[in-house]
Amino acid sequence: MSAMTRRAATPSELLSPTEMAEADRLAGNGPALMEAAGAAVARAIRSRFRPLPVLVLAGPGHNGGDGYVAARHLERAGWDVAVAPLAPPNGDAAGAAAHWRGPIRPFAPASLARAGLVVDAVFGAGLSRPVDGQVAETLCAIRTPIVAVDVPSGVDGATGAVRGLARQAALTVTFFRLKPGHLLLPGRDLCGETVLAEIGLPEAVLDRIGPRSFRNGPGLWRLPQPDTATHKHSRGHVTMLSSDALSGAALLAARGARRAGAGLVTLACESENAARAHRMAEPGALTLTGDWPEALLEDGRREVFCAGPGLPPDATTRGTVAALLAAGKRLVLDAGALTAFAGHPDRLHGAAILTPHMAEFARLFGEVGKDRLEAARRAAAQSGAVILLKGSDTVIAAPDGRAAINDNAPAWLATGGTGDVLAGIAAALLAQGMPPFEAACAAAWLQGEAAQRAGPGMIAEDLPPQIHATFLHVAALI
Ligand SMILES: NC(=O)C1=CN([C@@H]2O[C@H](COP(=O)(O)OP(=O)(O)OC[C@H]3O[C@@H](n4cnc5c(N)ncnc54)[C@H](O)[C@@H]3O)[C@@H](O)[C@H]2O)[C@@H](O)CC1
Ligand SMILES: Nc1ncnc2c1ncn2[C@@H]1O[C@H](COP(=O)(O)OP(=O)(O)O)[C@@H](O)[C@H]1O
Ligand SMILES: [K+]
Repeated sequence: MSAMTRRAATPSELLSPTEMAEADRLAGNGPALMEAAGAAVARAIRSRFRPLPVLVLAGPGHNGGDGYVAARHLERAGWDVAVAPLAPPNGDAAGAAAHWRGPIRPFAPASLARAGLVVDAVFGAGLSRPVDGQVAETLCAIRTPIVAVDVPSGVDGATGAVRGLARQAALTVTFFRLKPGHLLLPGRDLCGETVLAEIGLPEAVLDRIGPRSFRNGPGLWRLPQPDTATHKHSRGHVTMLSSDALSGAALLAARGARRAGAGLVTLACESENAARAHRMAEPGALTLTGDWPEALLEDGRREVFCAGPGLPPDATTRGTVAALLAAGKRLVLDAGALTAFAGHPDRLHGAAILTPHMAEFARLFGEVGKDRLEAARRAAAQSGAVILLKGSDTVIAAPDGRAAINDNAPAWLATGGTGDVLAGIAAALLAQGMPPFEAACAAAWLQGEAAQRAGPGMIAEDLPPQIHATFLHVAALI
């Protein structure tokens, strides 16, 4: 786990490369920021590596400038350092380069021969086209650990996508605020350990920039707090639609909802047999059978519905969801309830939260493509619902343009049924009064945290029993 994932206090705003350049411009003291950035890189290296021959690969922009400063600080500490410039430095980088009096080597694979560590200060936020030619050839030839300045060269800071080529870093040192590309894949993996360094950039620039992207975590939302006046009805009632064919999915979602604090959870079943099975498996949940759609629509106390886990993507599901939407119910839609509307996300207007995985997203909105953040934002604007695009780097986007990236989900969450539990958690938080964006963000974070607690080899059933411990953990963090 990286240093940044352990630090709950990491600021949650994310800045795109363009916003970061704006922050730099607003701060207006480029050389001082570059000095602080380069010094932070050298400090991070010295605290993790014993002295080694270092080659700094320096690009022509500010990223390269940070590299020259880091080289000077390492050399002053007695390290054996050389710089390989790709091209003459421009802007503030020229000043930083002028202070470098140590060895200069050609920017070529041959210069790597003596190095025990490479500092990749070629391109950062200014990456403007795919990495190729001499840069690609030289990066490919590196056989030592790599420390990346800002991002590994070739990683797009806005999307985490690789443009041309990027090498795996052991350590990435970035400044002021993380960028989306530090959390989105494959960027997050390629960064290795990520250190966020303070460089004296005033926080006040954020008021001017108004960031709309965030790293998901307890600082972004507040969980509902029951108090002495609380009773089970006031804690929210979630109704979970269940199908006979795949009734386990609804049961998992119901368990997630109950553990996430819903006062009442009803499983609306197709048959009395399924209802009986549900009652055996989950004695604390209510069940309902028979002509349930009409009964549910008329019951004003049932505000929040979760539909999709285990439902077939057919006309019946389509009709039920449409009726619930027309009745003004607040809906969390997943799985079959999404696929039932393939190609018609406009018909889901009025839903609160949609929780598609990549394939479900593609059926509704078209392929996700390389920019998950932008794709989720576009889908939210198009459907009017909060989109929770699932994956190792789950993105949650609201129709108003806010978006959060979740990075606490361990890979062992990739097992059948965990998404059903997630939908149930989101519905429970919605039923307890959290707004849809906050409910979706909190659900994704709680699910990741619960999975970490459950550990490798967990199955979906193991998640709900961990949720109460995650609630306690959140309380301790804020
Ligand atoms: N607040 C900030 O924004 C700060 C930024 N700093 C550094 O400034 C960097 C951004 O600096 P710049 O905007 O100068 O951008 P970069 O230094 O990342 O790159 C820009 C230069 O690289 C060239 N280039 C981009 N992609 C290329 C490619 N594929 N092949 C060949 N040439 C390519 C461009 O033509 C330009 O000359 C950050 O990554 C960070 O390291 C620090 O100095 C401290 C403060
Ligand atoms: N590699 C991964 N790392 C972390 N989390 C993952 C990974 N793959 C999937 N997940 C998470 O696991 C859950 C799977 O949900 P989903 O695809 O809907 O499956 P199901 O329908 O079986 O519940 C989602 O919350 C998703 O974000
Ligand atoms: K870099």
